[in-house]
Amino acid sequence: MRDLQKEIIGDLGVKPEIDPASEIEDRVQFLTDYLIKARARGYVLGISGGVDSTLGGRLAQLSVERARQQGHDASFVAVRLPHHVQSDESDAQAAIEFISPDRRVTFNIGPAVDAFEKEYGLGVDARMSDFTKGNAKARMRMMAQYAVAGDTGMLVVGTDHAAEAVTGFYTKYGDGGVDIVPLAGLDKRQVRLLVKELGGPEELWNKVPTADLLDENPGRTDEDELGLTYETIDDYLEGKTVSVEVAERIEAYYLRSRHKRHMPAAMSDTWWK
Ligand SMILES: Nc1ncnc2c1ncn2[C@@H]1O[C@H](COP(=O)(O)OP(=O)(O)OC[C@H]2O[C@@H]([n+]3cccc(C(=O)O)c3)[C@H](O)[C@@H]2O)[C@@H](O)[C@H]1O
Ligand SMILES: Nc1ncnc2c1ncn2[C@@H]1O[C@H](COP(=O)(O)OP(=O)(O)OP(=O)(O)O)[C@@H](O)[C@H]1O
Ligand SMILES: [Mg+2]
Repeated sequence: MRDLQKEIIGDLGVKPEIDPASEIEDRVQFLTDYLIKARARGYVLGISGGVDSTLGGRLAQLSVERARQQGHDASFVAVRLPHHVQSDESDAQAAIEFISPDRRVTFNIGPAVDAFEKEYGLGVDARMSDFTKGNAKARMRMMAQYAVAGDTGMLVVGTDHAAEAVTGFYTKYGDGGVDIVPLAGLDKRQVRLLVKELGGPEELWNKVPTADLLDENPGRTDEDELGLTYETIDDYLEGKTVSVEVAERIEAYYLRSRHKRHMPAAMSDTWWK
């Protein structure tokens, strides 16, 4: 195995093989323990219709049910956060159906993002790029989730996992701005496996991943943007041999995105050198 591959696997805590049932149990217990220790009233998570939030949402719901059994006042809020109308709304509804959240709310981020884009145009005297607007959508979703969490004494769940962490494929302080990451250490096929084990519908655990942040290229697949397949990212993370070209591409993403996996750089830090 390549030296950096070994370092990355250790850093992100990926296991080459998992037992889905015990992974689910450990992650639900982690969410329950953390909630009780933090004296929080529950969890909040945006549900997109993708496989990551389907898993994060179901684990969070199971954890608050467990906390309630132990006498704690806890609940889970599933938040729909469409940018106006979402083309795969039916998948989002299927995910919510499967998760069976205590409470569901919808916050259309479209008007807020549009107003933000307009003020940017006036104040900065330039057109905001579609890419930057996409990151603004992710940050608006973060704001919406923190507003719900702040008013209810809850914590915001994140869906970051190893196959996203390794490439830094998330928006800093957008979907990366969260309180707890129960999917950490899983690669993408392991995420799918856990949703399948939990009894989720195949159309969700088998769904093609998309950040779906662009107006000009709706539903663009992650794999198209990354220039890598999750199969190869997962193989790399499980310590398997991938082509040198693929390994170098993954490692370049990893090194470039180090700033996303640390607190903001201070003079005493050395990780960036
Ligand atoms: N060396 C460094 N040290 C400290 N900070 C550094 C830095 N380099 C950039 N930065 C900062 O980071 C910013 C760039 O990071 P960021 O704003 O995140 O933007 P960036 O990484 O350029 O874009 C986010 C990527 O994540 C993808 N994404 C986003 C959201 C969800 C999903 C999904 O899978 O659903 C995917 C999205 O498609 C895009 O490819 C720069 O503007 C700069 O402020
Ligand atoms: N339209 C949306 N509605 C609600 N939440 C969203 C929406 N889009 C993104 N999110 C939130 O941002 C997170 C990051 O998006 P990401 O695309 O990585 O995950 P996903 O959609 O759940 O799964 P996949 O990566 O397979 O598409 C989601 O898990 C979800 O919490
Ligand atoms: Mg998605």
